[in-house]
Amino acid sequence: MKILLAPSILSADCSRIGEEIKNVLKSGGDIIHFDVMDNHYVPNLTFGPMVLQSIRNFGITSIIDVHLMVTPVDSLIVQFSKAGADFITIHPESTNHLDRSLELIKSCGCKAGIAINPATSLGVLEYVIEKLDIILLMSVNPGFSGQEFIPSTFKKLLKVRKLIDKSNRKIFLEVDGGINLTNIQKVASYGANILVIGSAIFKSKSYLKTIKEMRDQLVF
Ligand SMILES: O=C(CO)[C@H](O)[C@H](O)COP(=O)(O)O
Repeated sequence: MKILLAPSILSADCSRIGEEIKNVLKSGGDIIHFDVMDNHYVPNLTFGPMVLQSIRNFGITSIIDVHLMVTPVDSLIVQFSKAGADFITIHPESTNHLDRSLELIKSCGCKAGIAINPATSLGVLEYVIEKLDIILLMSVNPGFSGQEFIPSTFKKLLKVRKLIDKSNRKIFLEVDGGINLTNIQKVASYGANILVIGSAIFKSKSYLKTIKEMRDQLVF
């Protein structure tokens, strides 16, 4: 599976979000990571479905990977799928009925993912892995860009890679938070195949140069 770079627009200049997305895709980003925060499940507030719809109307056709950090989550699954999401990932703590919420994502025609926080056990995967298209490992506590990568993620990453391989299913293994030029190679070598990157791209002088330097490190 090709390793996909997923620039997170949480770190972009929101006053010109459409242009930022066009630039980062032109510079080599593969898919767009769209962080939805509600100031309830996480202590920050970001984008709603209207913003996603505007991005689609602006002509962005790439995969949009929506990461819902909200509770309750079900009504927003429906709204974001209608607004143009391709992937929808939810946190197990954000729903009373995880299996039902995953089914809802699929019934909306989107790929379904679970996000695992740094202190969340992997046990939650056992009974739903058959329904998953994406497992997102949070390598920071969700809520903000620009945080340090939490090293215990590596141990978890190896465990999830094994679970996925054993399942014999095509499941993306996504890592989100604190990825930069100094650790990207290690994260990928531990089995991740979607790398979410916010500040290391959007705060750099040249998206093109940064993404190329990142991609050069992903040749195994
Ligand atoms: O979901 C997130 C935080 O909850 C962000 O996507 C993530 O932190 C990316 O930003 P950075 O690469 O700057 O850490």
